[in-house]
Amino acid sequence: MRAAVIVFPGSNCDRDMAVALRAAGADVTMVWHKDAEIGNVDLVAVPGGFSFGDYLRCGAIAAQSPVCGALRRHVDRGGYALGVCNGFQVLTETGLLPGALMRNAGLKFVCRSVALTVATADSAFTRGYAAGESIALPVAHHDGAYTADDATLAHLRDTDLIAFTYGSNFNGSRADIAGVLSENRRVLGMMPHPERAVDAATGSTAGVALFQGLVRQLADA
Ligand SMILES: NC(=O)CC[C@H](N)C(=O)O
Repeated sequence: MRAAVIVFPGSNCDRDMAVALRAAGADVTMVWHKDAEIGNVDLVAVPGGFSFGDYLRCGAIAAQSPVCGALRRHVDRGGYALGVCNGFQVLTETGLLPGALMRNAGLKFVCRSVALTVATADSAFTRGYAAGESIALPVAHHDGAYTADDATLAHLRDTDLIAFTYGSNFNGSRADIAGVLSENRRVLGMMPHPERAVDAATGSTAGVALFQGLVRQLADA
């Protein structure tokens, strides 16, 4: 399975993402934001961090990068994409996922492990978990309050596109949403960091099932 990890000025989880994907068996290349082509890969990962210093709105400047044109073509062709934290913000800013990430309720940067529920196991990203399973993953963000209008929320619920919800809603996300899937279920955006939970030495292995499930499904495809 071939994966590309996009690197923006201010990305700080790009190498963690590459390590997590490689540990699961993926062949990973790094792609700079100025590159207009990503190449022939199965998955594009958009990592966490503070792209362009979070100026304007988190992810808004990154979404205008040349590489995001290539990301859009990849998704339009049916390719898979995973956006974590700032990557989720980039995916909403590019319109590849619905909704937006707003400033946390409480206006504080929150950096800790949080409880999540796997809301659906029906995706390449979540097939390694059981639907309804509780897991804990780290979060580290100040703009993680997921918001969407009522019609969008109803559609996400009705079509099983909510991937993860928070056990305790610490950031003000509507419907406790921590991650959502695209219509074709091949794009996932999530605020918690599975790539920071792939090694017991750094506290948790709860993210391993996401990367292993993904690599297994794409290797079979
Ligand atoms: N860890 C991250 O990706 C941070 C995301 C974003 N810059 C925020 O703080 O909301």
